[in-house]
Amino acid sequence: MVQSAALSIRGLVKHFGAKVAVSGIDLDVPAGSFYGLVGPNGAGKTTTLSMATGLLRPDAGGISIHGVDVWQNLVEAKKLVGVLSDGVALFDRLTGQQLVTYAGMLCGLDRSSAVERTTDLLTMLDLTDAGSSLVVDYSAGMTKKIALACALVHAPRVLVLDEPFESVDPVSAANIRDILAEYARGGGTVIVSSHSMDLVQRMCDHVAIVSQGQIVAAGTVDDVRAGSTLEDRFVELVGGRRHTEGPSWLQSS
Ligand SMILES: Nc1ncnc2c1ncn2[C@@H]1O[C@H](COP(=O)(O)OP(=O)(O)OP(=O)(O)O)[C@@H](O)[C@H]1O
Repeated sequence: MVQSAALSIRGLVKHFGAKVAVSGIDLDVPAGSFYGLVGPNGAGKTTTLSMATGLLRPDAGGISIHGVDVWQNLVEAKKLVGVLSDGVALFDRLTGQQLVTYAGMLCGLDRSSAVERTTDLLTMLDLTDAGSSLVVDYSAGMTKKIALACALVHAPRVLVLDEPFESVDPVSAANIRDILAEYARGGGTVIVSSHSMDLVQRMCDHVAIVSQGQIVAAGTVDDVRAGSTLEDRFVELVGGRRHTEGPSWLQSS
């Protein structure tokens, strides 16, 4: 494992029954980098990130966060990482304010620090007015933002965000990008999975392309795209483009 890596993964494997979701992934995410993880639907991105952040036990392989073995030392590792997961349920019968404060206290903050940080985060994410409403009543984009606040409240060294911009309006997305860029400038590491090649190309300094449970390319964005756009390189490496007009019944004329 590379010592200067914020996240180091070796030989990661996960099966679901006969399905091989992750098939021997090795990955080093440099500390302080803004790292994009891209890949087609079902490639294994969420499964990889879930195992890397202590949410899903691997069948084989090793994972360390800043040198802490995630599955040997789960509690220590979880202190180092903030996670925004795709589809993980929140305690949505709490208000936004209560939820973020609760997340902070679960990570060991005392109540007054957790409340203070929650106020800052709600302001930063434009959720101050919604802070007293139940999370169950939030829109999809607001839910994403409150989950991001929960991931940030304990000031983790590594942020792992699965599809953070999905359902988020353009203004909020730009605000979130600024927050993440500032976080990375301050020495934090951001790992983000996304289907937006354009966004990854603009926002990230490193990228890994995952296909069928394996890494097919990884490195700096410039190295991976090799003079082409990231989208073209992605299609070239992953394949699957179909040049078809679709079935005739779908043609209106
Ligand atoms: N709990 C599960 N039970 C069975 N199969 C699963 C489970 N979770 C994931 N899979 C399968 O593992 C594979 C990888 O899924 P995963 O969610 O990691 O992909 P992904 O790259 O995040 O996809 P997407 O971009 O569509 O979110 C898929 O074939 C999926 O059907």
